[in-house]
Amino acid sequence: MSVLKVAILGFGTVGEGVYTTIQSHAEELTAVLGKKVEVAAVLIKNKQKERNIRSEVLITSDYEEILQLPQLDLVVEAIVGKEPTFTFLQKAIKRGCHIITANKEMFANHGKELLKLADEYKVAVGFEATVGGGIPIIQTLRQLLKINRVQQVQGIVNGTSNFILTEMREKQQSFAAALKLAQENGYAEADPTNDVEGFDAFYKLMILSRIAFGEEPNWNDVEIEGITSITSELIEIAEKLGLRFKHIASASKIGSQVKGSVSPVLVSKSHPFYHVEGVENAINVHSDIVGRITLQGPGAGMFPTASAVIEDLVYVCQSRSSEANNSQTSQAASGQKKKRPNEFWLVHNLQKNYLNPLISWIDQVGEETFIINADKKDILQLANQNNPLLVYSIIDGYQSTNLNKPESLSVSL
Ligand SMILES: NC(=O)C1=CN([C@@H]2O[C@H](COP(=O)(O)OP(=O)(O)OC[C@H]3O[C@@H](n4cnc5c(N)ncnc54)[C@H](OP(=O)(O)O)[C@@H]3O)[C@@H](O)[C@H]2O)C=CC1
Ligand SMILES: N[C@@H](CC=O)C(=O)O
Repeated sequence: MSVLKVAILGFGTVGEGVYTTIQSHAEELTAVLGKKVEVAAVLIKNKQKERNIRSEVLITSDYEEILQLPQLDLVVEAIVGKEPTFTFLQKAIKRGCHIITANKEMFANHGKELLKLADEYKVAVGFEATVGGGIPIIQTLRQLLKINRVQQVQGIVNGTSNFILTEMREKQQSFAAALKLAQENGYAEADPTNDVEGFDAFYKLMILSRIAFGEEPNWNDVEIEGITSITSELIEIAEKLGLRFKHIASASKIGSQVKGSVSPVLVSKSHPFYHVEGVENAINVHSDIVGRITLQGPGAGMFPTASAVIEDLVYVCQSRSSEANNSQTSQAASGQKKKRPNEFWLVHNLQKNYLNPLISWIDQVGEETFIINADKKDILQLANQNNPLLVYSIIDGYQSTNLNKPESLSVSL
């Protein structure tokens, strides 16, 4: 029986999960592919660390040794950062290998170049694990997009942020304690800046946008905000109002343009993301024929991510390279530009006597914390004038009790 030889670059949470799953699901892989899948080599950085890897596998910190193996069919990349990973994968493609990556930062930055190069060398690229952990969102979008026109893709795509917000609310954990637990569980990156400052969600959004719309928003126009401004006090206020903070990345086709945003927002019980808790991710795709569909599942961690990589392994081996690499949609979405309705916002740190004819005051819900109704451009102006004002959109509307409407703010012009 022929053998598929695989190299795994990186042996941390994801790399080790992939290695273990190739052993534990060897029979299924052989049955589906008609060949045995064998890990030929593992690339690591620190040669001193103990690893649970079979003796016949080459373990090296020198990538050139892997490229010189007599047979190498597929390279799985599970390292952090744009380089040397991009260079490693270019070399793998030039060697004639299919590639699979879990590295969203690298893929958001260099995916286009890798896909082009892979087409040239007639090999396939798998990147299911770059977005949504174990959720098969990339394959679903590819399936969906043969005829449907996508209008919006919106999701909780950073497992660490959702985990931290849940721990802070449910267990009254501090931000720092919740983050530490996310790291111990293998959800957060070793340097968690990208997770908690919104950049990880941004990279994932750019990858999704390219598949959903065939293009990305202008990177510089996307507002990126993480969860570091959200205090236990704000979480408690929101909870009393029946609202929850969720960190949401969103891309929409408006007219001929794709717009994106990454920020914490508030959702009520009726919103599909309200009950998405812990490390779970959820992605909502709105398209013209099917309407709204939501996919939900574990968004980070060893085996959910390994699952995405293993499914990719089968996909890249079974598909022709041009098919696997087609990340553009068949259609450009044609969404008409709609007038954005007034939105509700929770604002914190606002002085009581602030009056503005474009803003309607709805409720006072805490000290210097108010619910207001305004258009986004006006609230952004307000945010600029009132540093360090914290502003969170309540994305599915707000039912006012009006019990706490402050007298001094009751002017609604
Ligand atoms: N953790 C998760 O849940 C998910 C992670 N991802 C992405 O997958 C990738 C891997 O993440 P994760 O496994 O968590 O990361 P880890 O930090 O757990 O592991 C990183 C691995 O890469 C190795 N490494 C780092 N630099 C180099 C280098 N220059 N040459 C060779 N090896 C190197 C490290 O080696 P050593 O062991 O010697 O230190 C380590 O084995 C990242 O891009 C991440 O964003 C995607 C989806 C989910
Ligand atoms: N650090 C990431 C891991 C998966 O992509 C996250 O928390 O979502």
